[in-house]
Amino acid sequence: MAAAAAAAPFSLREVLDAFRRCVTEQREVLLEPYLSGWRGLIRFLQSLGAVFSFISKDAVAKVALLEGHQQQHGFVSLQSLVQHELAAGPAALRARSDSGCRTVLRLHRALRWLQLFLEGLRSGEPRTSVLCTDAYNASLAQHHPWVVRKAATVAFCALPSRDAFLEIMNVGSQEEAVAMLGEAIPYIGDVYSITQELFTQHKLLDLP
Ligand SMILES: CCCCCCCCCCCCC/C=C/[C@@H](O)[C@H](COP(=O)(O)O)NC(=O)CCCCCCCCCCCCCCC
Repeated sequence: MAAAAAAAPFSLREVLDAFRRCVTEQREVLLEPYLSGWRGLIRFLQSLGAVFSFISKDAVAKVALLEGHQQQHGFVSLQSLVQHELAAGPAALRARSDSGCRTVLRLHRALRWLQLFLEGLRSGEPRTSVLCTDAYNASLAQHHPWVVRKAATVAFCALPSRDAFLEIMNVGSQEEAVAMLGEAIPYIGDVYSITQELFTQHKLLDLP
């Protein structure tokens, strides 16, 4: 029985559900479900094939760095991580290449990509590569050098079609998958806007 449970097929529902569990009543973003959501997204990305491994490798490294910080300092929320790192002073924070803040910022920008991409999938546009490129250009692309933008755009051409995509999400019928997206997107948007506000408030949106 345990083996059957362990082999339960991967569903994107639980992954996106993690982002719902992130936001507390005090509008804090909890790190544990945040990182758990990212781990699930990375697994999904890895299942799409080796063309995307340069992207998943970067995401894996960033999640691992944040897990390390979380374990070392016992941070519960994004807010406590930011407070802790800011205490050393803004200049010290900017000088670090391994800070939690600059790493969260990268994932935060990628979360905007995810929000836009999922909205596109939900809208019914069949060409996922177009959806993905549009979402990317409106979010992450402006922070990436030419060579990364080029590699990303080439990889997007290998994306499965919308129908196949909705299927591998493993949420049920197409209608169920679209309904699930409709439920999940606002939670992702919530995590995004709280983080955006936090980083704006502390002038961290351009951390190198
Ligand atoms: C479904 C297709 C997935 C396409 C993913 C779209 C995002 C494209 C990102 C391209 C990043 C290329 C890799 C390199 C990144 C870094 O240079 C760059 C800067 O980092 P640095 O300042 O430390 O140097 N890193 C980043 O901007 C962080 C990128 C993190 C990308 C995570 C993407 C996870 C995607 C999860 C897909 C799940 C799809 C589910 C949809 C139903």
